[in-house]
Amino acid sequence: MEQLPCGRWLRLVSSLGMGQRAWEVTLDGERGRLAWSDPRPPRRGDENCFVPTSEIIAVEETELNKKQRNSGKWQKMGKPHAFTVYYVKKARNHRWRCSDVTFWCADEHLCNQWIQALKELLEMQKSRPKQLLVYINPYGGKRQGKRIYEQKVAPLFSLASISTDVVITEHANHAKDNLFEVNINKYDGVVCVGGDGMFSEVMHGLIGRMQKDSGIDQNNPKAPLVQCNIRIGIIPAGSTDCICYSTIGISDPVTSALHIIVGDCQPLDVCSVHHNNTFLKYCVSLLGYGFYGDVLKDSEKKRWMGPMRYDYSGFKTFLTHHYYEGTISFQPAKHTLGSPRDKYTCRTGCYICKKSEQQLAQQRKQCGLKHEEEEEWKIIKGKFLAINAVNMRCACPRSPKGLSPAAHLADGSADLILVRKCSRLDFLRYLVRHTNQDDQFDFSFVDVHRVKSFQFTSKLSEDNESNVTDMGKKRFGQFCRDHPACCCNIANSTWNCDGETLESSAVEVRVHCQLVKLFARGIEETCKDEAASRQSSVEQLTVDIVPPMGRRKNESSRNLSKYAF
Ligand SMILES: CCCCCCCCCCCCC/C=C/[C@@H](O)[C@H](CO)NC(=O)CCCCCCCCCCCCCCC
Ligand SMILES: Nc1ncnc2c1ncn2[C@@H]1O[C@H](COP(=O)(O)OP(=O)(O)OP(=O)(O)O)[C@@H](O)[C@H]1O
Ligand SMILES: [Ca+2]
Repeated sequence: MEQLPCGRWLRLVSSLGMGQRAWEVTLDGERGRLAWSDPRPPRRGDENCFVPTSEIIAVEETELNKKQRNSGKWQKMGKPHAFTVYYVKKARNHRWRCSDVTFWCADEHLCNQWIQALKELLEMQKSRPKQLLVYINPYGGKRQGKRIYEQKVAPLFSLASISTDVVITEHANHAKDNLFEVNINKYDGVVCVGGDGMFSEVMHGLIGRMQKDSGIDQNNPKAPLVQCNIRIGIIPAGSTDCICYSTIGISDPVTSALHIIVGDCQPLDVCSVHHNNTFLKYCVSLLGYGFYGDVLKDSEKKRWMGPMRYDYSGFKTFLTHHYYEGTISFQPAKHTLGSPRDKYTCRTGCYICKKSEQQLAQQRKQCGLKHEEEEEWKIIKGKFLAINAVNMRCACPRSPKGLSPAAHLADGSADLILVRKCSRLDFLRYLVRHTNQDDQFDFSFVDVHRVKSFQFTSKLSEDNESNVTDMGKKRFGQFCRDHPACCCNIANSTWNCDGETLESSAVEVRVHCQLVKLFARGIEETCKDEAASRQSSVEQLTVDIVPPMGRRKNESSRNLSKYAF
């Protein structure tokens, strides 16, 4: 056993029992891992297991159960001393589970030494939260938020010694308003149990509070906003859960809880949306006009249907096939290395996000925000079925690769997708590509641009502004009377902003690089499903050498566990 001058354990190696066998167990502080292996000469198929200390959830002294105590081995040995290590086990499709392993030994002092060393290592993980503020929306998604939290999440938080203050919301904006009042410095993070709308509420509360405390006027679209350093955790219990799915890779409450416990941190870009120098909303996933705005508006009347409301309203909106005329002007995101048609996608520790952050900081230091205003604006006029600005890929179980598969979580840009007027059949082909592997931008009627800011004005508001006295226009019905079948819509659509509707159709949007932080790590690279199923956090390293004499060739390590030592 070795100890660093600071008192940190560098390496602890012992022979400990697990089940009915002795294992060589190593706690390697330097490499940051706990490993256990069979000390006998290795044979084909033998397994060495390890878990990174950053993915250990807790360690506890354990009483061996009656069955274990009564087995022949224990009786000879007197009272064994045991401890259990709880750790993250990675399963298929980015799913995480809490697994455990129990080690025992006859020496009480040795057992305590192990518990103490592991606890010290856990204490050293400074990014882990100790105190969380939790908001539960009991009405999100299938109305399971409270049950999900109590049954799946709270026991894990308590295992990891995380204290919580839990607020069950009583009305919309409860969490947001509450965040302006609480002593926020008391907490290491805020957790929302619900869907994208609930996340949006918490994010608005935190960003708003931060700007208020720093004297920043949110109504000024050009104000440089102050970053929020308090992380947000999302326990998915909503209808789409796109933000959770796009930042973790799955909507699964246990996986999310484990990312919170290990103290992951993923910065996230946020769009600010203004109209006439008035702040409207922030947005992190989809800001959509036309199709997705209309789906949302219709679905709000059908909340009682739960998550199914989106399929119902989606089908209905698809049939109406309305398009909208307007002008988009945007500033291309020149600072970023990526492009929306890249094959490379944003992953844990993404190089492009890191580079973009540095580039933006450098540019701002050199030229300030004024320079950004003078940068080139591109203008596109047209008739659009959908205008979608996405800050992240916007993946969800309905669309696993998302609306823009190569969008980045934290590169200071958004992908602006313009779907021009086309036939119903073409639009259906476009929608279907959200659900399969084909390229949804490979259509003549779809354009995609990576932008750092954009503005939109509908033709209707332009006409009204330029000729407000033209009362003739106001007498016009909602849809074009002369051409009932043409699907042109002289009414405005509404913006779908992270699942909330916006009042104004004319908007001014700016991307704020890495304005908030989540308890997440982006999508991990392990992705081939078959490979992922074989790999777990406790990695199984197969030792591939010729078996020693006297051992059966096909003897697996699992069979060996039957052997007493
Ligand atoms: C033929 C199948 C085509 C399926 C196409 C599926 C595309 C799904 C794309 C989902 C994109 C989600 C973006 C995230 C937005 C969130 O910030 C927001 C708040 O949670 N959710 C929604 O607005 C909720 C938006 C939900 C939209 C669902 C749209 C469903 C369209 C169905 C069209 C059916 C046409 C069938 C014709 C025979
Ligand atoms: N107690 C409450 N009663 C009514 N509404 C609430 C309450 N608490 C929160 N809300 C509001 O409910 C809205 C929707 O909630 P949430 O996002 O959790 O579920 P969802 O809309 O089903 O899921 P998704 O946003 O993923 O589609 C949020 O915008 C939030 O402001
Ligand atoms: Ca982005």
